[in-house]
Amino acid sequence: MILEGRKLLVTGAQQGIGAAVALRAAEAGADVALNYLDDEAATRAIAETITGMGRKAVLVRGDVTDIGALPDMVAQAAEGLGGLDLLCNNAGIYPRQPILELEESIWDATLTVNLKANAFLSKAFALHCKAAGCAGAIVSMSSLAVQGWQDSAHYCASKSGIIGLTRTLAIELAPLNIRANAIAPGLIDTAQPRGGYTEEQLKELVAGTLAGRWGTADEVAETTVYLLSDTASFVNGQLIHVNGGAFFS
Ligand SMILES: NC(=O)c1ccc[n+]([C@@H]2O[C@H](COP(=O)([O-])OP(=O)(O)OC[C@H]3O[C@@H](n4cnc5c(N)ncnc54)[C@H](O)[C@@H]3O)[C@@H](O)[C@H]2O)c1
Repeated sequence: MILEGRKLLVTGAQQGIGAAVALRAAEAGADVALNYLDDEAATRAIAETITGMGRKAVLVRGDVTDIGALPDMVAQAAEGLGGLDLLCNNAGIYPRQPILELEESIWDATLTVNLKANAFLSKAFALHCKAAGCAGAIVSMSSLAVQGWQDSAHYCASKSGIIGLTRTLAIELAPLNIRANAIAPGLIDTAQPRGGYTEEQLKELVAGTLAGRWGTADEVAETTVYLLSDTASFVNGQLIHVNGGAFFS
């Protein structure tokens, strides 16, 4: 129960890694605010599982690219849970496109969801913690793709940006007792990495890892909960790879 009494907001919690983080955090004792974009039924089902564990769960509908509304997302989470001291910036998109065909709209959409929203949600969260006088922790999802990845310049740029953002959050928020870390998931078996690949290509990628298999959303959630918890009290400004041993470059 390393998150006993803690209150967490997870973005993109309707499916995949976000859903797994919400559930694992609740198992570890946290109350959870689940941000979702469009699948209320799926998010409600996750919330019901969490309340079944005896924890609080609230749904917070919202598009993280609506930057002006992010302080309200934090306020809704804090009001629903009776406080807020943990944030997981998980929401992300991965539209693959080769650099020679890259459209400005794809670049902008990817950088906005994957990076800009994380910066401004972290700002809103930190302002909340400062006003509430509580210590906190932030975990953001980067990616294995930071090493460079085919047809993914925009995605790699966004996920590399998370590393610099995380280190700077760690520096600037340390006086508020807020830690910030990032996770670089490898090939994790969710909807996201499958788009644009043939089954054969996916098999080759997975075979190229030391584990020789897909990772699970639960395995990423386990590391996320660790970083959010005081067990990781001396871990700050770091990028932790959760990739089963993947060395593609
Ligand atoms: N699965 C992998 O192999 C992998 C690898 C590296 C990094 N990641 C990262 O992990 C995170 C979770 O990915 P996943 O694998 O669970 O993918 P996923 O596609 O299953 O989930 C992405 C989540 O983000 C949400 N989302 C997207 N745009 C949003 C917006 N504008 N506002 C609010 N929510 C929004 C979606 O609704 C969804 O819940 C992402 O940031 C992704 O880039 C995943």
